Amino acid sequence: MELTITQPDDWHLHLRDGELLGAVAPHSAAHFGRAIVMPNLRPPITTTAAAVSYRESILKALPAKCSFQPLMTLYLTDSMQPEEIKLARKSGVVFAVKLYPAGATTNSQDGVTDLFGKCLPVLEEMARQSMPLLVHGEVTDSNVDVFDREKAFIETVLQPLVQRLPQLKVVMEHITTADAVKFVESYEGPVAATVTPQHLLLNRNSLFQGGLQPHNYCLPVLKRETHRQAIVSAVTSGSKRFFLGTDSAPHERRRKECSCGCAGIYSAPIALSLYAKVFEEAGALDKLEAFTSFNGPDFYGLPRNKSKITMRKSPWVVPESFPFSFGEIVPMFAGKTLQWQTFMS
Ligand SMILES: NC(=O)N[C@@H](CC(=O)O)C(=O)O
Ligand SMILES: [Zn+2]
Ligand SMILES: [Zn+2]
Repeated sequence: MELTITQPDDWHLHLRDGELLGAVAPHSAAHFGRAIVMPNLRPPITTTAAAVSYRESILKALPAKCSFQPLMTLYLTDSMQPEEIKLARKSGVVFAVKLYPAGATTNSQDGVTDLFGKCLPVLEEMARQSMPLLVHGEVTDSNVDVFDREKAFIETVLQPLVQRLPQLKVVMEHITTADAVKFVESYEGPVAATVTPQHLLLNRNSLFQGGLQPHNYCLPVLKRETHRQAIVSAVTSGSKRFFLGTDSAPHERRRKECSCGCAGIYSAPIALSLYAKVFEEAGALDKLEAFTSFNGPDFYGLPRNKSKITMRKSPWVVPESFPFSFGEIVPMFAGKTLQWQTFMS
């Protein structure tokens, strides 16, 4: 079986920096035309100037003659000024601003502590400039059960936010619950969501199957099966509000397999194969291309890619790990056999 589709983009990607950047960037560039690059480095990318220089490092890490385009983002902080949004828009290289509630996930310690108290002028400027706000949608209150944090975020932050700024474009990143699906589907304003391969294919049992599975640990954490099914139904329904965002988040093996392992799943090299599997199993391969290649650029107001890729059913084994100079990265589904392969046309 073979499928030719418009080249996909990845609307949520972690490329890291230094050696790790060199190890992972070619994997994304091999399949995707563009990617929204997350700004949660240490230190985080909080200014347009930093985004411009990070973009240069990414371009240097790509193979020769590669047309992959990194679309940069800024990391929202309590102290960001509306002026920065104007600079970002003018630069032509920054395409969104990312909200990490302080303490919610990897490298979020410099994130926002009080969105409505500190960030309204910036958010208003973003609405004016049509600059999307991307959200890691979880509350950080330790009294809220970790499996309920996305739902609580929708109720306490997202709903009030979209009511206050109905013009603001908002992308709920890496959605994990039926509650998020319902919020995105039912709200009439410019709200969309990215969906990862792990939240389409795995439920929370995968964290504990045969012992603790650190390579299935990411944030927001995997949820129960009913939530997974709701997300599969949403993306395979053909709704334009859901699009591909791998959240591919590499950490070197030693930082995953230890007493306090990092959150993040490395999926870039296998993501397209996994999305194809999900759509095939749902009998919805005809809806795959809109999810991978149309809905994202349409929401961001960018042109769709012109080039095509071909996906073919031909079994292959996911590598056990990807070595680099000072470590190795274990991908999602390491050592497993997958059916779909991607070829550039
Ligand atoms: N998803 C994750 O579990 N981790 C991401 C951060 C994020 O996207 O929340 C990372 O940067 O490692
Ligand atoms: Zn996140
Ligand atoms: Zn992420």
